[in-house]
Amino acid sequence: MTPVIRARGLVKDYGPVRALRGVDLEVHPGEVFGFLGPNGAGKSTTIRLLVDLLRPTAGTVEVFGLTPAAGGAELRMRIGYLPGELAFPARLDAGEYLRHLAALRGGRGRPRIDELAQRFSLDLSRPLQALSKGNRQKVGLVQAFMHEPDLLVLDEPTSGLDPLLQREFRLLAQKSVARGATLFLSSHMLGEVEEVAGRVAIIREGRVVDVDDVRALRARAGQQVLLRFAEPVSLAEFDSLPGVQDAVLDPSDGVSLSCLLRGDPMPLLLAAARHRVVRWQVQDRELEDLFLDFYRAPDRTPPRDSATSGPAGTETGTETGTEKEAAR
Ligand SMILES: Nc1ncnc2c1ncn2[C@@H]1O[C@H](COP(=O)(O)OP(=O)(O)OP(=O)(O)O)[C@@H](O)[C@H]1O
Repeated sequence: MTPVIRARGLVKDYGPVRALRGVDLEVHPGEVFGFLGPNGAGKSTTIRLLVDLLRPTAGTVEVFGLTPAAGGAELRMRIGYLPGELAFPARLDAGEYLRHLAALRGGRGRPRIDELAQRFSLDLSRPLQALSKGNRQKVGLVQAFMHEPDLLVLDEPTSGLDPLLQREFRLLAQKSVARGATLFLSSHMLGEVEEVAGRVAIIREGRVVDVDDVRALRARAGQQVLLRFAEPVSLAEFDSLPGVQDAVLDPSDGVSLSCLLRGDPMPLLLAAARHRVVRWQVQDRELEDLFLDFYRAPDRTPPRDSATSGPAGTETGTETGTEKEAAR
């Protein structure tokens, strides 16, 4: 099956600034694909290449098997695009603007404007220039979704939306997937993508450093373990165990050990069981922590198979559950 999005070795320079350094991506039909990275990582640049607002310096990008330049207006019609920075024309109100866009699309989407505006509590009679950030975002979302495109490319879609409207966005995203659409959404907030995405790519300094199932990523983020023993123990018993990282023994008492556990909990459990354990606290790390691992020290992040048994994209939820139970 032709991927909906395929990028190979995408490079983009803005003058002397190399924004993308060889981005590879493949997004399949019907996926909700999260594109995560910190500010300046290259998310918006990649997205603008997908929708033909920019052309690559090197490498290739295809959407529905066509380069965005070759796909032209017909391809653009199949895409709903929410830019990261919304620029609206002066002197129009929200309704006039959306109806104008619908007219440019041959009338497609016009019947859905009112329904979507209602969903997002958007007052269509308000002048665009007078809209708050959140209301501007609603206009951006309505224009992206209204013509029921096959692909939605959304740059930070929930930016500026309150939790209730974020929920509306997720429901709309789910509805779009149910009718067969593919979603590509960028974010610097992992929690936001985790709610809707199946697979996630992490981009850092212009390169995709990881692509994985969201749940597998969560498993790889690992768990923070806190142990308290009845009598002093030695750090050497724990700090080189498989799956154990960053082990620290509180020097003031010699009985409180904290560490990061990734993967099989048994070596740590067995080592701990040689002593009398009086406290055993395990906390799932958030995807944010994994993200920070990439951001701060990419070499420290373990390869996939040290924490999950399956290849990328396989279901690891059960395994994680087992890990948690064993750890408890
Ligand atoms: N028009 C431009 N001219 C020069 N440099 C640019 C331009 N647009 C982006 N850049 C640079 O390219 C790099 C990638 O920027 P990009 O906007 O794609 O990142 P991003 O991941 O979308 O970040 P953010 O979350 O802050 O929007 C950054 O170093 C940025 O400063």
